[in-house]
Amino acid sequence: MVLNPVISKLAGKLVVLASASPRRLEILRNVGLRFEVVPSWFKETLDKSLFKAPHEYAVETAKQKALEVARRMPIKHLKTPDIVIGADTIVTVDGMILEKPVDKHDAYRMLSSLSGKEHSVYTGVAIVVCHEKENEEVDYQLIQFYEETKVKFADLSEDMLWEYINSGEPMDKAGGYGIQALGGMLVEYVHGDFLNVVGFPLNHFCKQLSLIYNHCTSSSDQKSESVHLSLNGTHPTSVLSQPTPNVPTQSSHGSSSIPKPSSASSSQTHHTHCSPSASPAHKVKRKGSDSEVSQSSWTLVNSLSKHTDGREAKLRDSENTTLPLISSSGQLIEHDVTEHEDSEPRKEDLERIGELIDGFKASKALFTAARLRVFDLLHRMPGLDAAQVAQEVKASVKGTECLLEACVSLGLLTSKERTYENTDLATSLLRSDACFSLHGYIQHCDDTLWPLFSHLESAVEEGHSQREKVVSNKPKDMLKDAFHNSQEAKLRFMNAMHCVAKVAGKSVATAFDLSRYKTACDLGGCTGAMACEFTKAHPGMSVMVFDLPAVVELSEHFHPLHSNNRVSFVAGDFFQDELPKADLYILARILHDLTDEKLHILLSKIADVCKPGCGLLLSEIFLDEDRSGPSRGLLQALSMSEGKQRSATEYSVLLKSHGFITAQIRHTDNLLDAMFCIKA
Ligand SMILES: Cc1cn([C@@H]2O[C@H](COP(=O)(O)OP(=O)(O)OP(=O)(O)O)[C@@H](O)[C@H]2O)c(=O)[nH]c1=O
Repeated sequence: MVLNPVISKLAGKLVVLASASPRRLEILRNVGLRFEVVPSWFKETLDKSLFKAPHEYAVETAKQKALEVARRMPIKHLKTPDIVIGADTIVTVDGMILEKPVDKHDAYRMLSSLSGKEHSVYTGVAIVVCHEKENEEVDYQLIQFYEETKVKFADLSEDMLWEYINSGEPMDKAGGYGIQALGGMLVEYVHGDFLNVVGFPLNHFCKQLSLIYNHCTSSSDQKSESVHLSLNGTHPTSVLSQPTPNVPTQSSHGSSSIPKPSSASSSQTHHTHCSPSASPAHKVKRKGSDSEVSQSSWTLVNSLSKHTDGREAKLRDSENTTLPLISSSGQLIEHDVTEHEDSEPRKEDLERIGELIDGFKASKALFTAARLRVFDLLHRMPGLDAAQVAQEVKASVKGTECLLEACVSLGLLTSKERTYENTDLATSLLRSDACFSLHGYIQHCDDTLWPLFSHLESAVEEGHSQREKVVSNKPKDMLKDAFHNSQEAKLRFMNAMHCVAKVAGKSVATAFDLSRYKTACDLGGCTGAMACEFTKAHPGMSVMVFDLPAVVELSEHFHPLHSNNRVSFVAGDFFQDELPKADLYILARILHDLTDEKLHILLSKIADVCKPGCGLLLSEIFLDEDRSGPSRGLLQALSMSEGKQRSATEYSVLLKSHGFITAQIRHTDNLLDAMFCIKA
């Protein structure tokens, strides 16, 4: 890539954007960068008064966002990223820092303070470069910088202000405006990088990447500086877990290599060296991550780490002490990065493969114990031995004992003197009457998915699901499969959907501020469990569940579980019938089952009934942007009859073609992710 060779140098690396901002995602995606989105959980609550200048606050917040993800990924996602990018955008006017408004009145306060004035927009960016070493320690190199852009607003009348606020656009944007959309109409001039205002200073970012990956570029050209925060790894988390507002985030204002008359920028690099706070069960090593360039960069990082140990304390205490980051004369320390193809297998590789080979046995042991209601029994009568359990569940003593022992090894039961009890996990998720029971979903996996997966080889060869081999009739989709069978089968299928909605519902319902919406319609809302969570999370909201007549009829079986007078049911087919009027539409676990063609039919029907400002909340498993995970989503795709799993960006693009602009994306770490879009 001639335009920016450094982007292609990132190919094959696990690049992670630690941001839920759809704008950042789009800016980076548009230049061909391939990355995963893992939004940071860092709460933007640093004490602003501790910072000498506003941009220091933005840089520190960006740093904490990126570090939180860099630390979390090896533990929660079982993979260590190569690079994590964090960013934070703030608007400053009259000595105030404006972040995202909390409600309409806050948006009014912000926008009226910007009316007729020039203000600054700062985006702080942190790039955390991670290098996993043989001993599972990780070297962190931290590069942080910021960019300032000046923006002048026209005088805004009260009518303009309120019309803009009521469009919904200000709510998830720093300063309460989006220069890239309706907010552009409020702007008289922009001095500096436009994309910096939108949320990401692309040009400055590429320059910093060149510094990292083309280290032959003299550092003196870029006036980059480095500080070693910690090098010996004895107390790694204390270095990374605490915000460090007093660490200088800037030492040169306006780098000579980034000349911009009315914008300012600065950069700084930190190296940290630490081990993850918990050791992951296994790590997934990504192909192609040992490119020539990265090897030499890493050796350079290591050389700095090893040769500056003695200066650590001094550097941490002194605001002004700096080290040249990358010096072409830097002494390289060789380390062996060759793949040992023929050497003895590594312990963790054997463990990982063992887990995969045995995965089906573990699933079936869980399914069988759930089917025999072992978890219900041990909840009612804890401390039974194998013979007593066998008698209660009407099974052989020998078989029951094997099953109970297997469940102990899987962490589902505990055993003491050959008697058994549920673990907390079994009590909360596996009992059939638990509030967040997955029992119904487990039964569905055993009844429907297990047989489908036993035909996986033919499914892969033939390119379609083997549903017809599993069910006698030949229905078109899973819902209809269930409805061609007995009432009991229908209820079982609904129960499976009900379980997932109950477990994931709260995370989805609380993912976004939906306070402006009073009426919602949950399309394909099945038993109403998700709808119920929405009414609990949003006291002013009532939700209509729109589903097939047969579903609505049977949904009564579930009403006592969530009786709620703000949830109502409307029978209909969303492909055939008119959709109920609402100001928020919910699509949870619907779109992945649809082909692009059907998806467009449904989205255009929704778009037709939506007025500008109406919301659409989509909840699905979002694939990583490079489709490398999560396995939950990709394994599910193996048994899907139509439709496909998509990434958040793919959904965003599909929704945009129907006039829905993605406002926020949340990876919930529950069963379903969520995306909130607004009709333009
Ligand atoms: C001034 C301005 C800002 N923004 C958006 O404002 C959010 C700032 O908030 P943040 O805290 O930096 O990011 P976030 O959205 O909360 O995401 P995260 O990185 O996960 O914290 C970012 O989205 C930006 O695009 C625009 O889209 N257009 C504009 O003109």
